[in-house]
Formats: sequence, C-alpha cells, structure tokens
Amino acid sequence: MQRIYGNLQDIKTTYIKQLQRFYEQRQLENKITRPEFASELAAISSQIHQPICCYLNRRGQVIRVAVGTPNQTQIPPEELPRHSSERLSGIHCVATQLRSQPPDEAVAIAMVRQRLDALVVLTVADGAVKQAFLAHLIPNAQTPWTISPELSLDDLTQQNFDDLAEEWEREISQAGGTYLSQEMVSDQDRVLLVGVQTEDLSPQRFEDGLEELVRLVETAGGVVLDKLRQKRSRPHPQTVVGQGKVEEIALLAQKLRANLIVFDRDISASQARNLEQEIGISVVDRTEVILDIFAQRARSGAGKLQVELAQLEYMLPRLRGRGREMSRLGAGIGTRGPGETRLETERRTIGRRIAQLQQEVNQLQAHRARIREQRHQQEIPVVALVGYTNAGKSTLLNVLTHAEVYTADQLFATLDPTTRKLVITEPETQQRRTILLTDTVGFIHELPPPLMDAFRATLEEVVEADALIHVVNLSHPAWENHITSVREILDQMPQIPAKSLIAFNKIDRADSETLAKATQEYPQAVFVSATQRLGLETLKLRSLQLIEESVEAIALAQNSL
Ligand SMILES: Nc1nc2c(ncn2[C@@H]2O[C@H](COP(=O)(O)OP(=O)(O)OP(=O)(O)O)[C@@H](O)[C@H]2O)c(=O)[nH]1
Ligand SMILES: [Mg+2]
Repeated sequence: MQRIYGNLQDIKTTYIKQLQRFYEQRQLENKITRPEFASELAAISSQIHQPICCYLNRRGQVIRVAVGTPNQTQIPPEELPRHSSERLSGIHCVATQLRSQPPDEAVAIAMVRQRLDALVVLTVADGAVKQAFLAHLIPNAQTPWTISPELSLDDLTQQNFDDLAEEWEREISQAGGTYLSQEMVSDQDRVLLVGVQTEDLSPQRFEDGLEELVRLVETAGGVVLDKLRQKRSRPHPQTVVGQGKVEEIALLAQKLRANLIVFDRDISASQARNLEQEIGISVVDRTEVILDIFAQRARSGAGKLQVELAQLEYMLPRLRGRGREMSRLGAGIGTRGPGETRLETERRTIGRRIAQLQQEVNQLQAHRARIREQRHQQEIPVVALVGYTNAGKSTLLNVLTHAEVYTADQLFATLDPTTRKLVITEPETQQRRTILLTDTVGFIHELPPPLMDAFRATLEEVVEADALIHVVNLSHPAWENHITSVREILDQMPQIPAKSLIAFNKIDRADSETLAKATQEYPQAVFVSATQRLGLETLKLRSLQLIEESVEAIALAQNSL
C-alpha cells in the first residue's frame, strides 16, 4: 500500500484510496504532466478542500503524494535523490492551490530548498483547474526562482519538459550551483499551528480562521509545517488544549523540527509559560503574529510609534515570568519590533514608556486633526477606503489617483494613511468636482484591541471622513465574513460617516455564482477590478452621489435641530 503524506486528518478513506491511485499513474514521456492527471488532482483537491502535492521523478513516476501545500509537504533532504547543489534534485512537484492567485514566495522557497526541477501550481475552482503556473530555479542571488505568467493547461502540458529541465540545470551549474542564501533557509520560523475549536465557532468559520492564520504566519515570514486541531467546549485553563494534545504537539514539533507554536486564539501569559515548559519551544498567539507583522511593516515614525504602543500594551499584563524565557527560546515571530528589548525591563519602566507613547499618539492625533480641519475649510469632501486587509484598497487608490502607495499580496501592506485628490467629471454637466480619497490600514477579524487603541490616530481618518467606500475582495471565499468583521470593527468606533458604499473588488477573479449572489444581496454595490480597471467610472460617479447624499443628510440633521 502506497503511503499518502501530509495532513490526513478528517480525510475519508475513500479519498485516501483515490489519492493512492495517483501512484499508479504515469506521465507521458518528456511532459511535465498530463491534462487528465491535472484535472483529477484538481477534482479531488476540491472535494477534500485541501491542496495536494504530487512529486514526480524525471521518468514521470509519482514518488510521493501528500495533502498540504508545497511548504507543508517538503521532502526531507536525506530522501531527495540528488544532493549536489549544482544539480537539480530530479524531482518536480505538481501542486493544487485553492486560492486563485499566483504561487507566493513561501511556495517558491519550498521549491528552492528541495532544488526541485520545477513546480507546477494549479489553482482550483469548482472542481476544475482554473489557472496553471510554472515555477523553476534560476541562478539569481536575490530571488533564485521565476514564476511564469498564467498558462493554459495545454501550453503547460505540451512543452518538452526534459529539454527545459536540462537547460535550467545547465544554467545553474554554470553559475556554480543554486543560490540558496542561508538567511532564506534559517531566518524563517518553522511553525506548527494549533486551532482550538470551541462551541461558539462554526466549523467553517474555524477553518477559515486557521487558513487566515497560515497567511498571517507566512506574511510574518514563517513557514507553516502543519496544523493541529482540537475540539473543546472551552479552552483548558492551564494549557489551552488537553494534556494528550500537548504531548502530541510536543512530539510533532520535534519530528518536524518546528521552532514556534502559534495558537489561533489569545492565550494568557501563564498558559504560554506552561505550554513552553512542556513543549520546549516558543508559544505565541494570533495577536502576537499580527503585532509582529505590524512591527516589520512599520516604516514611518508614526507607524513605529503606534506599533510600539500596541506591543507594549499587549505585553504589559503578560509580562510576569515571560520575557526572559521567550527570548531564550529564540523564535523570530512575536519578538521583533521596537518593543523587543524592553520586554525584559521592568514593568514600571514599561508603564512609563506607555504613558509617554500615549502622549505622542495624542499629539499625532491632534496633528492629523489640524490637517483635516484645513481640508475641511477648503470644503473638499473626503471619502475613506476601508475594508479587510488585502481587499485591494491601496491598489484602488493608486489606479484612481495615480498615487504610488505600496501594494502587495500580503496582509497589512498598508499601515499609514495616504490621501490623494481625485477629480471627477460629472457626465451631464461636464462639471469637474474634486474629492479626497484616503487609504487606510486594513482590518481583520478580531482586530486586537491594543492595535485599535494604538492606531486610533490612523483610524480617525475613517471616523472623520464624509463617506466610506467599503472595499471587499469578492474573490476571497470568506468575503461575507469579511464584510461582517469590517462592520463589527466600524461599530466599535465612536462615530462613523453616515453614508457608505460597498465596492466589490477583484471581480476578475470571482466566479459567476459569487457575482450573482453579491448582486442579489447587495443591489446597491459597485463591482470593480482595480487591476483590470473595470467599473472605475461607475465607482467615481457613485462616490460623488455618496458625497451629495451625505451633505444632504448633514443639512437635514442641522435643520431639524
Ligand atoms: N486579481 C486582482 N487582484 C487585485 C485587484 N485589486 C488588488 N489586487 C491585488 O490584491 C493584493 C492586495 O492589494 P492591496 O491594494 O495591497 O490591498 P489592501 O486592501 O491595500 O491591503 P492592506 O493594505 O493589507 O489592508 C495585491 O497583490 C493586488 O495586486 C483586482 O481587482 N484583481
Ligand atoms: Mg493597503
């Protein structure tokens, strides 16, 4: 019986049997894969709601089938057939991916580590292959890989793979071997995720949350090796999960050489301490991962200030008996940022530092308020772009106003608000109207309260706008939950603009069913694609209308006083 690797939890035996059949399949000579093989892989991947990786040798034999991402299913170095860094390993991987987007850096790094001949990523939608990408190694020190643009399955499967692999190998050996920089291998935290499914969470929400945590860890620079789950009516007071699970985590962490455990919920200082003692490696929670991303991302003075405040506010109540152990255990995530050295200093010093930072944030708030006041006097209306992280807010700002805000396929790309002028011509009167468009930090489900407090100066840009455009990534499977989460966060703000508009973005990647559903449930919404520049004119006009409605609403409110 051929073994299936990876995370097989909750996978029915019938599917395991289907997966085993892949071992019997052969590819055509010289081809990277067969279209039928790719389609079958996509079909089963979509049935089990998990990515699958098939590793094949140059003769086209399947040597390993694993459930999980290329990152999670890496072949241990000692099991790879060829060891020399000047040669490729002679193995390539055909992987499915449930997200419709090009493979990310983490996937590429997994390929570099194993010196794979190539990596095929097939994105899956509705049980079929939607897009194909081909990645391979190149002799380049910074980015030792290249990823093709989207390919059709035909293009992919018709290439002569033997010739390609030989050519790539020649280039690499001429350059003296694969440039696998040491930092790339060792700087990454090797992470084990632990999800605790309590009764208040639906299974779907729980899984979405874990999936999001994988993205968060990857954004923070870690690699998720595996996920462990436990159902509990409520978290165990001392160790969050039960004793048996703690042992399982310890064992798996050792086996996978993990150096960090990340929990999908907040854990207390004493829970973390207990777990660290039993497992022997660092334990952090979701909030710490988010804070770490913010710390890495903060560039401006204001950004750094707010991140430091958030980190200290989070740490202060958790400080007792924690700091020293944490730094000794030496993981990266959760220990970086301006707060890091202060972890070990006394509570009182930290208390004083918090007070000082609070002062500075107050000044920042006052400063931003003055700028807004000046704008107000010029009577230029302000529309703020809000939404879940990665929805495409900054990309929209850029295409609408020719701004050059940093955008990236990572969570929390933006920390600092940016405001730009947008001139809109009214179609009937040909009158030119100017509005200001503000891009802000993205939201996330259960945005940690210390971040909400520390980023109040930034979030105030939202509160003080005349109207909101709520940008939603319609290509994300959890888009509805994202809307709910964003609304929950807005509800916690003291006062938000009365008028708002939903802009469904990334419609170029959304399937027709989703589009139909969104149209039906949100008849007022605008549908756009920032990257494909679709629907932008409508969005501009609707923004103008929104401003007019909000001016009318304010006038009405004043008249009734
Ligand atoms: N396919 C597609 N991708 C898009 C579209 N709009 C944005 N993206 C991509 O989505 C990713 C995130 O875009 P950003 O503009 O950085 O998202 P954001 O909402 O500003 O994210 P945060 O700053 O993290 O809150 C980038 O890789 C964009 O290229 C779109 O209409 N279609
Ligand atoms: Mg952004």
